[in-house]
Amino acid sequence: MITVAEALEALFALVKPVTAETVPLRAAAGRVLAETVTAQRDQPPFDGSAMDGYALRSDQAHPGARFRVVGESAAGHGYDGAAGPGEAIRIFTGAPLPAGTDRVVIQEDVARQGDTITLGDRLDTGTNVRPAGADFRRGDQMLAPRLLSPADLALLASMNVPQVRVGRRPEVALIATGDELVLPGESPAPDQIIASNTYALDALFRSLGARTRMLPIARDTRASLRSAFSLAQGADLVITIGGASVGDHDLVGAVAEELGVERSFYKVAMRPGKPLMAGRMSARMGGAMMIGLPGNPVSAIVCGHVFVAPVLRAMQGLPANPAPLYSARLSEPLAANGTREHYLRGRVTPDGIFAADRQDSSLLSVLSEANALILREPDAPAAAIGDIVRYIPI
Ligand SMILES: Nc1nc2c(c(=O)[nH]1)N[C@H]1C(S)=C(S)[C@@H](COP(=O)(O)OP(=O)(O)OC[C@H]3O[C@@H](n4cnc5c(N)ncnc54)[C@H](O)[C@@H]3O)O[C@H]1N2
Ligand code: MOO
Repeated sequence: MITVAEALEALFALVKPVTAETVPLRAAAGRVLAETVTAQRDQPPFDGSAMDGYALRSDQAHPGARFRVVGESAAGHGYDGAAGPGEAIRIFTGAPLPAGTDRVVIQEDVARQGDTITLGDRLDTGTNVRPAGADFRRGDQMLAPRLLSPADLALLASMNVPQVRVGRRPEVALIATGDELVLPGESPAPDQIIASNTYALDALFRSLGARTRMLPIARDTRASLRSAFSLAQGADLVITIGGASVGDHDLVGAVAEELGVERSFYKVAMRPGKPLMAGRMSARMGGAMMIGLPGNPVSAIVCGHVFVAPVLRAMQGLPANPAPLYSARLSEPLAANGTREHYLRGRVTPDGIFAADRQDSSLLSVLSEANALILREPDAPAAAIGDIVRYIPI
């Protein structure tokens, strides 16, 4: 069995980055910037006021000083003239600072009578001026690749960039396998259960920028699996769920091989998720990358976070990195780990992190309560309250 790190390296070696496409800014949220963007302007484009008040010369701004108000500068309506000695300009937040002024005294610190203002006794010390280019300057860059956050979209808009080049959404085909499975809403026979894993994986992959295709459930026959694989044609990534282990009805590996999947690895030293497999489909079958996830719901979903999420990021052009790890202090002790890397379902709270009591890989109710996968290295010794552990937020 290979380690999780080795499996990730092998997966990254199978990744073919998607091509780029141009999309309007609103469609770029959560996508990966494919081409560096250069600002064509300064922001703000002028020295501007940060407050509502009066613009004047700072060397004249003494407590009790008087000024004549000779004009107004509002956002979108600057003052064309210049302020002379003893003159002030009424100004509002976001308005350009008029020539001849370098400070804004807020209106709370001013008494006004007609066109005359008198500064108060206790003036604030700042200029209340936002210098031109304080946010960004013409020529500043947003570097690709970059996962575009909501704030990034505002920054790009502010740069006057209406559309960007981003990685195409990877197309992911999801194939649930098993004679025991029916879809939610159907009437299961006494020996059947509801196919659930695909719903978590579908949501997870779409949240990572993918487009998903949920294919009909494949039955535990070679013919049914073959037909499912053929429906997956055109996808960038084919994900099977279940049928990956060693039982007589676990046919995914055999059928994949028959269809020309070149296997990269099978089985990873981790818990849950051991019977993971990966490879690439033959050119005849579309050449997609294939990942076979174990059927146990928690195993499939954990592998989605640990393996498929980094793969989808890399496909879209981000660096090939494992899922980011965070640290927290244990609020409950942990037993020593076995020989496989363990991803314990747990909860991180303001008081620390703890693992759920029950860790069987079939328990979706436990996973649903979890917000973290606590990472335990192979053979990690028991850990006490207060020890720091690493986790993947989920
Ligand atoms: N003799 C051995 N038996 C098993 C081993 C082993 O090493 N030796 N490994 C165990 C581990 S670990 C796992 S994980 C499972 C994985 O097996 P498969 O990938 O073949 O999965 P299935 O047998 O098809 O299903 C396992 C379990 O999950 C349920 N399932 C499957 N698909 C779905 C779905 N889409 N939604 C909800 N539930 C699903 C299925 O009904 C089974 O209960 O093998 C162990 N066995
Ligand atoms: O390791 Mo299997 O993947 O649940 O329990």
